[in-house]
Amino acid sequence: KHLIQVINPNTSVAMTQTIAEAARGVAAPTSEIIAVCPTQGVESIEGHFDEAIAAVGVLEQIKRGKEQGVSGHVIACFGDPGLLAARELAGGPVIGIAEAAMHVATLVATRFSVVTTLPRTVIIARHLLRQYGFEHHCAALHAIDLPVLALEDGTGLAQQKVRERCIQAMKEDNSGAIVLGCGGMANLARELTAELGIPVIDGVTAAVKMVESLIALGLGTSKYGDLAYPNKKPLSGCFDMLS
Ligand SMILES: O=C(O)C[C@H]1NC(=O)NC1=O
Repeated sequence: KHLIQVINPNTSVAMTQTIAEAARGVAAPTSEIIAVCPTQGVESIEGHFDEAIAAVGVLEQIKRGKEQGVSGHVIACFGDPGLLAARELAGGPVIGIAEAAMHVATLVATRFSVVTTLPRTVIIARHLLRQYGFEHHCAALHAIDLPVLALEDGTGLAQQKVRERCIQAMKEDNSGAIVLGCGGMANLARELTAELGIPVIDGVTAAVKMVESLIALGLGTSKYGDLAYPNKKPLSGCFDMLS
């Protein structure tokens, strides 16, 4: 079996569980999912400040995954925090859920819309569209204007808002597909795809299948050039854990 580490970069145990269940729901029989979140950090990631904090926790988990012998890693936050730093540390593939969902959307539609949580995080998705080369594929980005952890409050309100916003986006944007912009929405994609009749794509499940594909192709992260293992140097204070 191949161990695949799925990292929820925020410290919400409930959201880690939601993400783990979605990942296990699509994992191949040859894969074993290890779902983790940082031991310290921020309970939800809703901006640049939170992302900087979360990135350190991602790196700590990547290091632990390597020590456990995992074959690949998923960064299960829609900002893909720490993605390139994680790729320097990792030997196996590291896939972020935003890049995974965006890639998949471009394989099934000419244009896609994004539905995420808070308006302030839309700019992060915009930056990723540019970084990954998908700006021209994304028709629009929408926010339900609820905090990330509203998805875990048990009321179902956030889930209803996601559904309404996806329906509205489908009508307004003339997009062939919709990307769900939060790891905590991972369990909504199948039902919304069936109800809306268009691909509604979750990045957690997309990333798990991409990691499996890369493993099957015998491809890990390139260690030539800028993604080579970090130069050895002393790390002081709390960063000693990354040595
Ligand atoms: O950017 C967002 O709204 C979602 C992002 N934040 C988080 O804690 N997990 C995520 O996927």
